[in-house]
Amino acid sequence: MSIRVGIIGISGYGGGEAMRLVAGHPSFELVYAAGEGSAGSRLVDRFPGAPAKLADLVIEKWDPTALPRLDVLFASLPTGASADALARVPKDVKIVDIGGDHRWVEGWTYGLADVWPAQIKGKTRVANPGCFPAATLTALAPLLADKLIEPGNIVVDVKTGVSGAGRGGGNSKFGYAEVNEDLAPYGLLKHAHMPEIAKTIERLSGEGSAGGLVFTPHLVPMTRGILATIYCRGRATTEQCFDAAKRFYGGRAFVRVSDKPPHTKWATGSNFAFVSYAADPDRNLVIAMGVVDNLGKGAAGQAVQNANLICGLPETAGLDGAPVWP
Ligand SMILES: NC(=O)C1=CN([C@@H]2O[C@H](COP(=O)(O)OP(=O)(O)OC[C@H]3O[C@@H](n4cnc5c(N)ncnc54)[C@H](OP(=O)(O)O)[C@@H]3O)[C@@H](O)[C@H]2O)C=CC1
Ligand SMILES: CC(=O)N[C@@H](CCC(=O)OP(=O)(O)O)C(=O)O
Repeated sequence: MSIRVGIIGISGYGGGEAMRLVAGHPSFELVYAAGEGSAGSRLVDRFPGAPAKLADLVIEKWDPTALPRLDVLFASLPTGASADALARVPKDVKIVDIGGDHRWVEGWTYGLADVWPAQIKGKTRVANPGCFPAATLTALAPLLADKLIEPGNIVVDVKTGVSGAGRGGGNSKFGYAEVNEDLAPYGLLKHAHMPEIAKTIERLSGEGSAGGLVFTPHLVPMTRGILATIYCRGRATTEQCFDAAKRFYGGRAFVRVSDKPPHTKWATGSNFAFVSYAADPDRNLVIAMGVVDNLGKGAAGQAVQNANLICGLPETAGLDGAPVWP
């Protein structure tokens, strides 16, 4: 029996990627697509390559009181735009919120799917992690679990592709002429992802405060991909870090522990995360690296993984496609 799925914000980058994954999913059937400005268009009008079975589905004006019968709803709206409306969705519809309104919010489970799948199974309200936290926390989790690094002394330097800003990011600073051949930091000291990264570091370490967290994103001229290079304090060896990661992610489908520093291209179009480590105990230094596709593990890929978990499906259902390379 198919699981009836809806996607709100389907015309955007996160929603469009969710559509692609849902279209190829063995148990999901997309029956509802919604948005704001795109309402009234068919999917094929927004996505000329939309699969034939979905091409004529018309995007509706998002209205939580006028939903068809649904089992799962993916919300991919700008952060700030979903909290009120999602509160009005009937309780029996399971929700995965790709936006930032419900991360570490009461009544919602923080959906860090590769790290704590058991906490997600059976839930009905899941907040997908942000794209930067997806890369950062996946790399840090094994080190924190084994207490190989100090939770209060972590510096995160991340690079992101421009699609992280969304299709509707639309202002000139994301135009081709502005980003091509350019590299710039932004959001220094106050990026919106800092609280969820800090909170999760504290949960994973089980002690202390992540108060010394430094987090700086950089916009780079590529379409997709995130690389987090994370500087930590700890006396672990490189081998201990790899051992911790291989144990932590043993048997997990989507995290690859790489002996080489990871490339963003390795993950493109997939739900994979790649993690790697280098450490010098004499210098009290551990470097952790994490790579994800911001629209894959950073958004729609992890959202489908979370939906699989809450629907009792195999975690990999609909997510076993290889990355696009080169
Ligand atoms: N891009 C990324 O890499 C990631 C994004 N996210 C988060 O996912 C969410 C979506 O991001 P992204 O896809 O990039 O953004 P886009 O700008 O590409 O898309 C935004 C979508 O939201 C819809 N929308 C906007 N306002 C409303 C409204 N009031 N009611 C209904 N629909 C509305 C738009 O619909 P329409 O066109 O019909 O107006 C559009 O489909 C954001 O919260 C973002 O922060 C999370 C992780 C990664
Ligand atoms: C390049 C770029 O602008 N990236 C976005 C990533 C946003 C994201 O992941 O979304 P949430 O709002 O769901 O947390 C940013 O830095 O805000």
